[in-house]
Amino acid sequence: MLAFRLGFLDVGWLDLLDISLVALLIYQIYNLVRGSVASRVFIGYLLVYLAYLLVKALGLNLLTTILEYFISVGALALIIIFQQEIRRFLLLIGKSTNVANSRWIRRWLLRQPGSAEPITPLRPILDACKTLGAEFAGGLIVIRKNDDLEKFMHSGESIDAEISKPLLLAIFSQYSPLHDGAVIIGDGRIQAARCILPVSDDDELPPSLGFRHRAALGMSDATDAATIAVSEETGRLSLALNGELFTNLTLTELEESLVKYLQEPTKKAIV
Ligand SMILES: Nc1ncnc2c1ncn2[C@@H]1O[C@H](COP(=O)(O)OP(=O)(O)OP(=O)(O)O)[C@@H](O)[C@H]1O
Repeated sequence: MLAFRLGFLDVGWLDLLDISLVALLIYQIYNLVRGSVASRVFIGYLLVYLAYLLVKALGLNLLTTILEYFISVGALALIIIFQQEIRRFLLLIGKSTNVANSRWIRRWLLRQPGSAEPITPLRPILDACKTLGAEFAGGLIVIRKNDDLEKFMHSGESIDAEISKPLLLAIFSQYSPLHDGAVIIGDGRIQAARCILPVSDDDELPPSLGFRHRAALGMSDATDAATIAVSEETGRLSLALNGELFTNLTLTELEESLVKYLQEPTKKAIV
């Protein structure tokens, strides 16, 4: 079915749908790689592909063949370069279709009738962050939302303790053997400490933010958990959610963002 004619080109409704879907796909891929080194590779590859289409349309056969080879080898190279982004893309699809992540379905399937999912108390966490910031002690706290954090918990020491301010302060005390790495909190308990989180390679992060903040951002790229970073250098509070790092927050802002984020249903990761 013809939608309109563009010079000698007949554009049908299906072509319009096709073009819109490709544009959406390219936009989503760009969103996934935005800010990382891979985004430059992606733009470079896209430009080479456009050049290929152009030389092909102009009938420059030798150049077309060379670019064809380049693109087919490049596709393989892209899979290697974009490993992390492809993983994120698949996670994103998994997240938006994962019925097991639905809070009420999980409760319905996994829990005994009548038993409610434990709510994570935020007050002791916020109080601990306030003290860690004031004392320039530094801290990294992951609060689970829906995604399974088992893999990250295994990188550290399993704890399973009630959430309390003194315990969090003890963990992050410089004399504690558990102070390095992140604490993971889930299902209303401190579940693990000294955990290693994935580090973000976002090259738009200010150089003043080091690996603690990169780890918070990396964790929010990989999962839907909320991660608080308390800077040892400045005492400032930051929060990473859905691939975004909010820095220099007041305690009230931190609390409001956490409450809002943990209560709202998981949406598509904005990366
Ligand atoms: N991948 C990681 N996973 C878990 N914890 C990490 C990771 N990377 C760094 N950390 C923690 O962050 C601490 C500080 O790292 P770094 O000084 O590079 O961070 P920063 O962002 O500059 O934070 P600060 O402002 O506190 O110095 C490390 O000692 C370690 O405990």
